[in-house]
Amino acid sequence: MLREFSERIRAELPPLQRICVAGPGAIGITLATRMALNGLQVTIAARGQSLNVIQENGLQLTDVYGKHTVRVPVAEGPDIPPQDVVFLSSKAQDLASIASWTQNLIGPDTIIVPVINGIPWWYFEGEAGQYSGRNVKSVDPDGCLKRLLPSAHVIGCVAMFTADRPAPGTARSLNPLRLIIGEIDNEPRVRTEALAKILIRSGIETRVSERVRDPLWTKVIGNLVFNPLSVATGATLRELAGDSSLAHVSRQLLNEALLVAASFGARVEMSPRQLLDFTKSMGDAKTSMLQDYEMGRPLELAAIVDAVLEFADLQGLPMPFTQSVTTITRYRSLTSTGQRSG
Ligand SMILES: NC(=O)C1=CN([C@@H]2O[C@H](COP(=O)(O)OP(=O)(O)OC[C@H]3O[C@@H](n4cnc5c(N)ncnc54)[C@H](OP(=O)(O)O)[C@@H]3O)[C@@H](O)[C@H]2O)C=CC1
Ligand SMILES: CC(C)(CO)C(=O)C(=O)O
Repeated sequence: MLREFSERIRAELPPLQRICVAGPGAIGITLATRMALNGLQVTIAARGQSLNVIQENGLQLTDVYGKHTVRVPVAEGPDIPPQDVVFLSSKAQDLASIASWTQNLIGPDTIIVPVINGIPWWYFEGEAGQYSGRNVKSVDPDGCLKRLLPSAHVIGCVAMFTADRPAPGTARSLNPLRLIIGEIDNEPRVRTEALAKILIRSGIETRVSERVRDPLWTKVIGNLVFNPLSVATGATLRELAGDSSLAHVSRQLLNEALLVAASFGARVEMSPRQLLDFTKSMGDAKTSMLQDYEMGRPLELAAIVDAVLEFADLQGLPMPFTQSVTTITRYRSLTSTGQRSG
């Protein structure tokens, strides 16, 4: 099925002009604003207050290039017609509710790009091996994401920058904007190059990976090591990788995660030293999980940690440090949101 789709795409590559960004949070606003500034027809799929604010004031972004305001159409997801590209930029745990209204947006050639941290629902799609076609139970327990977001349309994506959303419709992103994209069956396709081109022209450094699961594991490992620990400690990225006592804990988590990634054949693209240095270089930014914690929102633990624990279990690998830090993190989150008394 993937091959047929690829051949059709090669024969008649549609210009990637109509872009929908579903979920105008920190990452969604950043990408949408950059693409709108590049003259693409960007439509935002939003809800509630975000929808009203964006309708009224447009999108506001402060990034490495300066301050920008753009006016873009915004609507509730089900009211938006089919698109060439749909970026999904919610938290992993909200993806099922977004996917439930994406059917109108997806035409025969639509590209779906999840810009979402963690192990994705499509991980075992388009890959041979003993787990081929398996559901990732922690993120897609009933297979509904696989049904609603067909893998032939999906391009894998890894976001290598930070952003926050101080108010609805407004984002700040002060590191260089970097994305890595790649076909989930590792087959080169023209559509991926076309997507990279529009992103690069929009000021987003984009690399096409021939093995997108490699950078994906690199990012998942970074998130697994630093995000829960940031909630447990309140520390920034610089502190998590730079403070010697926290860096010691980070290393234990890193060693556990590296073994699991290796057992799935991943070539992690940074050494432990490079990962710690890269994280330190992001400065006093808060992880997205710490931002969620401080705002009393649910944490993205299922995709970032539970899925890796699920994978570790498949290979019989223990992850005791990861389990302990996650237990503390989950406890803090549940007590702070009143779901468990302290
Ligand atoms: N922020 C960061 O620095 C980084 C984040 N990431 C990852 O990128 C992804 C997005 O993160 P981020 O932008 O920070 O997330 P945010 O929480 O800032 O934004 C999530 C967006 O999804 C929207 N949303 C959620 N559920 C629905 C729904 N049912 N219908 C419509 N919209 C919905 C939210 O709506 P509403 O506007 O109503 O809140 C919000 O606009 C996450 O996986 C994150 O881990 C990756 C790299 C860095
Ligand atoms: C900033 C970074 C890279 C930290 O792990 C991230 O992805 C996040 O905050 O979710």
